[in-house]
Amino acid sequence: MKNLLEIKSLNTYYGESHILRDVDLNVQTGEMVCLIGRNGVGKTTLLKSLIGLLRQKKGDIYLIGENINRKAPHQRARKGMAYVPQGREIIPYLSVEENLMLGMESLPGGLSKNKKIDPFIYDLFPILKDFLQRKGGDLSGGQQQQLAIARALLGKPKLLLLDEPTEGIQPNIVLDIENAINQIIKDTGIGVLLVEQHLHFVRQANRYYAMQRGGIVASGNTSELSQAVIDKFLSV
Ligand SMILES: Nc1ncnc2c1ncn2[C@@H]1O[C@H](COP(=O)(O)OP(=O)(O)OP(=O)(O)O)[C@@H](O)[C@H]1O
Repeated sequence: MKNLLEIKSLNTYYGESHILRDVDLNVQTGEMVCLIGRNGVGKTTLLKSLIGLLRQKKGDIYLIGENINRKAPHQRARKGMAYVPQGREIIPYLSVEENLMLGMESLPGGLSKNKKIDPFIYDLFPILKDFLQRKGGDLSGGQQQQLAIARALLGKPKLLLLDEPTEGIQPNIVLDIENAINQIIKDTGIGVLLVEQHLHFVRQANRYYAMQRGGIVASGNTSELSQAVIDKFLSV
């Protein structure tokens, strides 16, 4: 069976700074995989390399068996990769509805062929339906995160990349977000690669990879996540 995502020996630099070092990682269909590690180790750099905002110097990225090293971000999005960045990047002066529409750009035919928002996102995040006409910038941090995830899901991705979706968010919304991610995996069988510090959410994942100084230094099933690994790699 093909891996949904396969990363082989990935090396990424910022100028002269060598950030990612020989990263190997894979994600299967229907699986939630969590990337853990302290601040500044390179987790965001990995997600940006995957979506194509940064170019690796060495190594390979495969999406459903196809090498996507040379694909631009919009091409990776069309092939089924969606990225929810840290800080969410909601467009504050657009309405919730308009922000959601942007997610449909990566569907076949883009926005010109896709004008109707698929209501499944309101089952996942009911608040969005009530707030459709509000400005994105008027939502709370947690609501903006829900909007950002919903926007990504409207592109019908096969692989969802999430960068610290619960950072700075109140606990009840953290649970809503966890439940929604679990639900979407159950309903659609997509794969999720999650960067997360919140232990409760990390435990929802099937497997973890731990990063230190840009390299993967431990990995395994989250059911076997030891206190030593938690103490070492999560800043809780
Ligand atoms: N635009 C940039 N130019 C140069 N160096 C950068 C840039 N962005 C990040 N770095 C450096 O790359 C390293 C990895 O950063 P990265 O943001 O990937 O870490 P992270 O694990 O995601 O941390 P955090 O949890 O704080 O987001 C850090 O040492 C950081 O200082």
